[in-house]
Amino acid sequence: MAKRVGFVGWRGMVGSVLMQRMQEESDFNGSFDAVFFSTSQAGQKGPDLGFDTGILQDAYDTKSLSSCDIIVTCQGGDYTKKVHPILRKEGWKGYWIDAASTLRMEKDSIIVLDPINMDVIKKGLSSGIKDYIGGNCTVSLMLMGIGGLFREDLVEWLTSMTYQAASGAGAKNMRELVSQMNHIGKKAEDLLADPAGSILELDRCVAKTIRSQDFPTDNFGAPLAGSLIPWIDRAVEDGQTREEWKGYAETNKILGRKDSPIPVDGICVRIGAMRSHSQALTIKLKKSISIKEAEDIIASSSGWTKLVANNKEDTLKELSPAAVSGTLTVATGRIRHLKMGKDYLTLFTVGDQLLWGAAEPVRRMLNIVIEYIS
Ligand SMILES: NC(=O)C1=CN([C@@H]2O[C@H](COP(=O)(O)OP(=O)(O)OC[C@H]3O[C@@H](n4cnc5c(N)ncnc54)[C@H](OP(=O)(O)O)[C@@H]3O)[C@@H](O)[C@H]2O)C=CC1
Ligand SMILES: N[C@@H](CC(=O)OP(=O)(O)O)C(=O)O
Repeated sequence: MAKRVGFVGWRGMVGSVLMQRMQEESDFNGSFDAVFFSTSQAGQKGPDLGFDTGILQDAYDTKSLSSCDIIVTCQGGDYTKKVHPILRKEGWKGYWIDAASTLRMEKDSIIVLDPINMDVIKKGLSSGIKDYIGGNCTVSLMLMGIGGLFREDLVEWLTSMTYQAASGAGAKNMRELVSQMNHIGKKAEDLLADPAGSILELDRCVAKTIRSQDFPTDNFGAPLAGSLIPWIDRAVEDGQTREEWKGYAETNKILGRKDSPIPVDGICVRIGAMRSHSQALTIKLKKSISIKEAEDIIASSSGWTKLVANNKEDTLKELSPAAVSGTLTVATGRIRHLKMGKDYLTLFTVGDQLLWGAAEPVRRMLNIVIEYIS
């Protein structure tokens, strides 16, 4: 009998990317029965995916949810917190595949990024683990960008300085970024029209605009266009933000390194890109390796890792949010030794935050579970 898969959060930003990817990969190929849920639209028509998606079920109806063999949710952490414990308490033994962070650090969950940790996933499946959670976007993209260095056990420690896109903060924030850009453009339009005009006057106009009371900052709480925000998520201990804390915690969990964790830390910064996160990494290697060796290992990180030659032309063409957004490519370039020695590597990596950073690991995990239980 075909397995029953319930989808929650399919119409949100991450969920829509998931649906799009599932259609592109023909995942809705009849190998399972799809049931669609909503927290606010139960009883309405299901999504338009080119087949009969039925009527939306109530995403809080645990009886209906527990009829599923697998639940895939992109609904968010509050939903997970509310529904997952009830389902488990009521005895549901199905597979829970989730994009939210809520269950990531639980003892009985696996953080999924199969091109990097298929061994950990397989072990989890055979030992009966039922909760599979997509990782933090910055962590997943870092591992997709340089995972080979971890696989070869070359990393002594790593520090990341991130340049994170607006999408990581949600759909409203993406809109706010564009609205901020639009606001600046409108205020500066006349000054911009005169190429011989004073650059300092233009600069004063932009500075005044982004500091003004009517500049749209309800979602970010500060200007992002024409500026940046060196703070993501809430404060945790030791002056870190939670986003920075995830670097160490999630990287080591994904890699299955509970007993020999690798120090990972840095500063996470929101910048005015739309949907691709970038990060500059400083890596202390356990031994000196040549740039050629480093490049070969990095290129082998995953089937989606793309090595960008360390020259201006290739960097401008291929190593930016503009180049990779909307694609599964995770580009890694600017690879060189630091002056501190041949055991210090620096590089820059960039990938789409909504694809490998959110929807793609979840999509692939669904296929892995379906294959495992069929
Ligand atoms: N944003 C990101 O980059 C990442 C997010 N995540 C996780 O995924 C979760 C969901 O994030 P995200 O997709 O950004 O959240 P969204 O706010 O885009 O969507 C969440 C839910 O909001 C409801 N909703 C209400 N109004 C609308 C509307 N007009 N359009 C679409 N949906 C609407 C939908 O639920 P309903 O149909 O039930 O009303 C939808 O599933 C996050 O909370 C986080 O846990 C994980 C990694 C990255
Ligand atoms: N916090 C990430 C996005 C995100 O949703 O992360 P997580 O899945 O770890 O909650 C960002 O702002 O870019």
